Amino acid sequence: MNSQVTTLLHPEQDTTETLSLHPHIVRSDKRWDGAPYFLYLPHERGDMVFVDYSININNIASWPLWQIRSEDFPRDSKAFSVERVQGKGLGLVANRMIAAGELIYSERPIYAAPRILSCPPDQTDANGIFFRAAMKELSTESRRKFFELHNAYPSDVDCVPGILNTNCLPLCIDASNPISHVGCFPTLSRINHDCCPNAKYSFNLTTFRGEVRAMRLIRAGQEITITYTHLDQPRRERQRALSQARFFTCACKTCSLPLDRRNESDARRERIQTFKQLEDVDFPPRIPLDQLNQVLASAGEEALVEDYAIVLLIGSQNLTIYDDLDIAIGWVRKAREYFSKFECEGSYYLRKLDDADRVHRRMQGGT
Ligand SMILES: C[S@@+](CC[C@H](N)C(=O)[O-])C[C@H]1O[C@@H](n2cnc3c(N)ncnc32)[C@H](O)[C@@H]1O
Repeated sequence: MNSQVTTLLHPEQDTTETLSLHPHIVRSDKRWDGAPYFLYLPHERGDMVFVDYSININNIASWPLWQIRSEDFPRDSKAFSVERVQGKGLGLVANRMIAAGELIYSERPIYAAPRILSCPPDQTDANGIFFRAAMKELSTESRRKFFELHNAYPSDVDCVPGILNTNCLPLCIDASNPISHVGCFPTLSRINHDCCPNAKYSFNLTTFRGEVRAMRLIRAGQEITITYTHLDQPRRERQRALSQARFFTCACKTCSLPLDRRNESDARRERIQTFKQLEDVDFPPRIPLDQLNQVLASAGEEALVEDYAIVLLIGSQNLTIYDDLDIAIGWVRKAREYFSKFECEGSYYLRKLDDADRVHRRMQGGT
């Protein structure tokens, strides 16, 4: 464990001020009115810190969901173990067969915050003062789990922001902006990236838990993987995104394909990417059914389950506009089968599919 767990802040760096103990709220910087606040949850234990601005913090503290105790959730199914994985450090490996759609694990974050935070200029990523202050009042167990997480950041970044940035996953707290917040999890943050992942991470705001579900059958001994980036980009762009934001070179099977197969894979992903740009276009051009099927086949050949479902949804929109209603209805039904396996109820795409259903019923003369 990192020795800095016990030396989080030197006294002269401590700018915090405790505002209340029930709920446990700490102002990060008593010198500045606009400074963010630290809220420790659940109220009696402080397993997690929620960082936010004063305008939101009392509202967040009063959310009824904090009354749901961890014990009220199904126990760990032991579907996986955390093990060393060749070339990737630790990762999650399936202990048994996991069916497509199965909830593999869910947990609350240790740290939750808006993606963009303002701190005073003397609190930088290099000295980590702000983030160290946030960790100070966490329970000993949460601090231990946090400091055990991997840090991929260079040494000019303090280890606390380094660990946070290495391990953060999006928290969908604001429906209009699914990446407005980020969180860091003791176990879910151990899941490695793959450009052809077999699992999907999502965030359930009703329970305030990150969830990982299998997108396809995972066999015992196989690694459980998610994606950290957009998968409809060619290899060069995926690698660039991962190395710039996450400081590692992806060593997955798709990235390691021989040149000719890699070029074929890139061409398929670019086809999917171009097609996905039609999603929010008001008057898209008509795409003939055989071309729609080609894009779908590309997603199938790349084994990109989520993109396959997205192509079905966007394809159904095109088919609806250009009056292939029966096929459109079939595609929406199929897309829903996929999305409802690996997305939380009320997710962005499930809501879009509800809208599509409503349009189809109206076009068929129903209500
Ligand atoms: C969020 S952590 C995942 C857990 C981490 N492997 C550990 O040991 O705790 C992200 C780090 O895992 C490693 N990693 C994840 N996916 C990888 C991949 N596809 N190829 C190589 N390294 C990977 C990188 O070191 C990356 O910085």
